[in-house]
Amino acid sequence: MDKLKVGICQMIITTDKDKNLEKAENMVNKAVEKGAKLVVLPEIFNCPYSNKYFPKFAESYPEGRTIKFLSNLAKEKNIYLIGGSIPERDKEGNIYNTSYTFDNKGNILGRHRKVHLFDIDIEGGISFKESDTLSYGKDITVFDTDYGKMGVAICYDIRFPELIRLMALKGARIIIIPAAFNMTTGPAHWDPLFKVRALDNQVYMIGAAPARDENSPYVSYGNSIITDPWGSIVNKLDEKEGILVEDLDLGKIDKIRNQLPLLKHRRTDLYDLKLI
Ligand SMILES: O=C(O)CCC(=O)C(=O)O
Repeated sequence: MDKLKVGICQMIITTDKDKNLEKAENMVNKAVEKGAKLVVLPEIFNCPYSNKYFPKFAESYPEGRTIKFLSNLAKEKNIYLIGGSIPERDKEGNIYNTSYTFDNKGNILGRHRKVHLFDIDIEGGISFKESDTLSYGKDITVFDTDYGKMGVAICYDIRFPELIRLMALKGARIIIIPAAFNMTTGPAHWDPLFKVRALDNQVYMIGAAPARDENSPYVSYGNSIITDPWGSIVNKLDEKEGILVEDLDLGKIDKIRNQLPLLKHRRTDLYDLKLI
């Protein structure tokens, strides 16, 4: 299948889980009405992005309410659903920033626990320390779909070229990043990161962000985006709530890889990248 219509739901996130799930459902429905076959929600879409809320909102697999909600929605709408991410608690009580992906029967295809935690302190700008409440994921997430292999990483993960390259080497042709950049790093780094990761791995990159809410403790940059294997922006949103639906031309991946064989030209006799 050479074409895939994808939908990104850039939603406002509140302190009310019911409202967040209702909003996600409405926006997924609208994306599906526009023909989307794969729909993506933002990072931490059921909970405010704050260490104060992660433990309160955390859910466990398989009984977690949001996890069941996402599975049912994927099945009912007959879509691939990348469920943004949610605070997830394991049996030992550790909490992760986790993205669940479902196929069109509601089965789990992938579970990505954010690998790189966002612990930063920028003078005059943003400070955040996810590791105050969250634990580190340990896996690279790539899975099969009817449209070829895809991978999921979360927000700060995009800054680590080795991770995204390993996903591409594992065969991912579309890499989906539920994310919530902020007003310090978003204007400076968001577009260039999506462009360069797409062009150096010759993949489609999809970034799904929350809409901007100036009253939130963490103000999201928004600007959900799709970049193509040439490194061009296919389309993007502004900061407001909205849905982006676009056709991906999957034939473009091999076309560009054949004309400009970057992955083949790697000098693995000189250097190599391996999964530990
Ligand atoms: O890398 C950035 O600038 C933003 C990352 C972030 O907000 C996150 O990982 O949640």
